[in-house]
Amino acid sequence: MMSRVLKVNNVTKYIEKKEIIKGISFNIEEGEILGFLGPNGAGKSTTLRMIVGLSKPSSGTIEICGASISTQYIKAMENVGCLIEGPDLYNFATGMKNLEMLSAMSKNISKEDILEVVRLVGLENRINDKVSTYSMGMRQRLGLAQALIHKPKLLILDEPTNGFDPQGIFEFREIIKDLVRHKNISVLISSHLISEIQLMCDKVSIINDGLIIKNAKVSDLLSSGTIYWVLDDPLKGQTLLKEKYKADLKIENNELMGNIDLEKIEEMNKYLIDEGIKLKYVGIKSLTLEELFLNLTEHHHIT
Ligand SMILES: Nc1ncnc2c1ncn2[C@@H]1O[C@H](COP(=O)(O)OP(=O)(O)OP(=O)(O)O)[C@@H](O)[C@H]1O
Repeated sequence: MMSRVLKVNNVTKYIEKKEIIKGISFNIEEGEILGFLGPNGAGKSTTLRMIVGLSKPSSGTIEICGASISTQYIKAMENVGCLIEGPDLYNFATGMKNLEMLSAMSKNISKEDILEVVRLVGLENRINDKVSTYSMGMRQRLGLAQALIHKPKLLILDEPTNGFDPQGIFEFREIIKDLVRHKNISVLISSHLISEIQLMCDKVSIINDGLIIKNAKVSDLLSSGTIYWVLDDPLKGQTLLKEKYKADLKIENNELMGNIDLEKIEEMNKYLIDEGIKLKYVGIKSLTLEELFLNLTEHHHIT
């Protein structure tokens, strides 16, 4: 059975009497990567800061591997590694020295543990160079090594590739996927980059204006779509499908189209043919995560 690594239950946060987080809930199971997606100011950082114990929820509960962050703080935090607001690094020391200083502050971290995280983040060749000579991507990977050094079950990343070039983004993504695959780590990653979430995450929680407007599997979100029919008689097709399936389809450029449950397509095609319509072409255009996100947030701005 998969165990639950993170449980966020009905959490709110007031800052100066203003409700910034308005009762949000989501979970992460072992081995999952959850994307936390939302526009600037939606409340992502505020939420992540509460999960890693940098600020307290006004109400609601947060559990990490079954330990409540309010009543079992130390136990909960033992299982979390995070990279929030850029890593804390000593520029004039080497990467290795930075990791050694950090490990000296906690017990039970061996030289082998340090070498392993260095390998995991791919810094073997540069670890004995001064941090001041590192690129942005390398600094971030060293920060990741710091976050991993005490072998957490849950890794929390706040906009980790902000300002990276495409190569850097690609490398960072591969490192995270490897961690999940080989080290059984679960990840919560916040981003306003939809492509990032689409390429990396199993699940997504979309936050807008302090509310979660969608918790879903990325694959499920992407399986809804628009269908196009090219028929000899689109008007008749429209009427038939409306009568039988209550499908709300429109005609554009002589094509019949609309959003339908894609599982119904085969049945609808057969019905059209049975009713004597000539079916010339059927196409599906899947929605991208970006289109879905815009649809969802647009809808919520109108309230
Ligand atoms: N200390 C604070 N005092 C007052 N308002 C705050 C404070 N911290 C955050 N906020 C407000 O809370 C809201 C959510 O901010 P938050 O930083 O969590 O958003 P975000 O989703 O992380 O956005 P971004 O991608 O821009 O970082 C914003 O409207 C912000 O102005």
